[in-house]
Formats: sequence, structure tokens, C-alpha cells
Amino acid sequence: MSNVILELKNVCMYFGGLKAVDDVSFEIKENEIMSLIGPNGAGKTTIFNVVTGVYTPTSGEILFRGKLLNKYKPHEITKLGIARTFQNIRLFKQLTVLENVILAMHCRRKLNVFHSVLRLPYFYRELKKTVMKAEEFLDYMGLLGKKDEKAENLPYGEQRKLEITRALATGAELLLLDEPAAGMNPQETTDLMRLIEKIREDLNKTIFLIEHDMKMVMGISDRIVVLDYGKKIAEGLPEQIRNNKKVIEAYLGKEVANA
Ligand SMILES: Nc1ncnc2c1ncn2[C@@H]1O[C@H](COP(=O)(O)OP(=O)(O)OP(=O)(O)O)[C@@H](O)[C@H]1O
Repeated sequence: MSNVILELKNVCMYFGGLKAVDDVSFEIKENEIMSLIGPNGAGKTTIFNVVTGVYTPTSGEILFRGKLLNKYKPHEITKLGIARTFQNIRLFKQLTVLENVILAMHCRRKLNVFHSVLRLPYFYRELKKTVMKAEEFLDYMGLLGKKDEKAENLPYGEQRKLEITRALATGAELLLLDEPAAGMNPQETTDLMRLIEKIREDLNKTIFLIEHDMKMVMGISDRIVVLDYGKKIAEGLPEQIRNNKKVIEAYLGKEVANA
């Protein structure tokens, strides 16, 4: 049986009287592509926020490889091996593509202020290694040719790819992608699907995805969890979700049945 990498047990996240996430439980297995879907306001991003330490859940448990995450801070969770991208792209827009990747690698780098101030030979050796590693990530993602461009000058689809590159560069095993195909045309979306599948296969990553594009969700996911008003209303294989009456009736209608 495959190993569970992430487990949510009866997780609740309340904002005052609003139950943004209400008693949600599910598991993600190592190397799986799991999608989280649901209408606007269903609680998807809130789930990402509790998993990555932005919020402490009101109750319930979040376990990463059996380790309770509830009290960890976002940077500690990144260090443990979970990285995310955001619905609204968050890059250092004025910095180059390469610099953006290098900054994402800082949580694994052996350099500190002491090394950089004294400019020890060690500093230059480590810096060179870091640059080479960052270039490897960019090459893998097809962005090496753009390494010296300012992030803000990249076309939208490439900015989204750069965000994924940054998530990979943290060394994370579990990648949380929040609407990676948002704003992409159908060709870009298909390319992105192939890329995500490649990352899972070549690099042995686990992918947890929020996405509204049903063709992508149905085409790429091993399993899908469906939320509605903070509650899990279904979980299963794409075929099961596509044919689930509750899912179709509750909100997706033809969108999911025809994807
Ligand atoms: N910090 C917060 N304070 C108060 N309410 C919040 C907060 N964050 C989210 N909410 C509310 O929680 C509910 C779930 O929001 P969430 O962003 O998780 O939904 P979503 O499924 O990601 O929606 P979308 O598809 O539109 O991104 C919404 O009603 C939202 O307004």
C-alpha cells in the first residue's frame, strides 16, 4: 500500500461564525495528483492556508508524514517539505527570473550572513553551486533562456511556470498549486498538464491542486476531493466525481459531466 504523505483529520477553520472549512478529512498518497474542487467560496484556498501554516485550524489535525503540522509557521512548513503557489502570482517582479529561483532556495542553502559579509572562499563556492542548481531548475522548466529577464516582463503563462519553479526549488516533496491554469489559453493549459505530470514522474513529487478548469482536473487527477460550503461532499476517481449526482446537482452541473 502506498504511503500517506498528507492527512487531514476532521479539520475545521472558522472565521467568526463562518465555517470556511467544516469537518474535512482526507488523505493524499505519495506521488499522487490530488485535486481539490468546488464553487467559489467553498473553502479550497482556506485548506491550502491551514496546510501551509497561514492559519491554525480551529480544530482537527493536519499531518505531514505523520507529523502534526498545526502549530508550525509557514517557513517551518516549507522547510519540512511543502511548497505552494498562489492564485494571484507572487513573484519578486523587479528581480530577474534567476534571482527569483535563488531566493526560493534560501531555506536549503548553507550560506548565512556571516559567510556573505566576510566573503570567505566558502561563500563563493556555495554561491556558484546555488546558481548552477537554480539554472538546472530553470532548464528543466524550459525557462533557462529567460533567466536574466525581469520576472514582470515574462508572459503570464511563464510567470505561472516560474512560480512552480520556485516551489520546486525549495526542495519540497509536496507541491500545492492554487489554480495554476488560471488565465491560460487551452494550449498553455495542455502544456501545463503535461509539465505537472512530468514533474510528478521525473522528480517523484506529490501534487495537490486547486483548479477550476474541469478538463484539466478530469485529465490530470488520480483522485478528486469536492468541497461545498466548507464541507467535503465527495471524494473519488475522476469518473466517480463526473458521475456523482451530489456533485452535479450541488453545483457543477454540466461543467463536470461534460469535461
Ligand atoms: N481570513 C478570512 N477571514 C474571514 N473570512 C474568510 C477568510 N478567508 C476566507 N474567508 C471566507 O471563507 C470562505 C472560503 O473562502 P476560500 O477562499 O477558502 O474559498 P475558495 O473555495 O478558495 O474560493 P475561490 O474559488 O473563489 O478561490 C469564503 O466565504 C471566504 O469569504
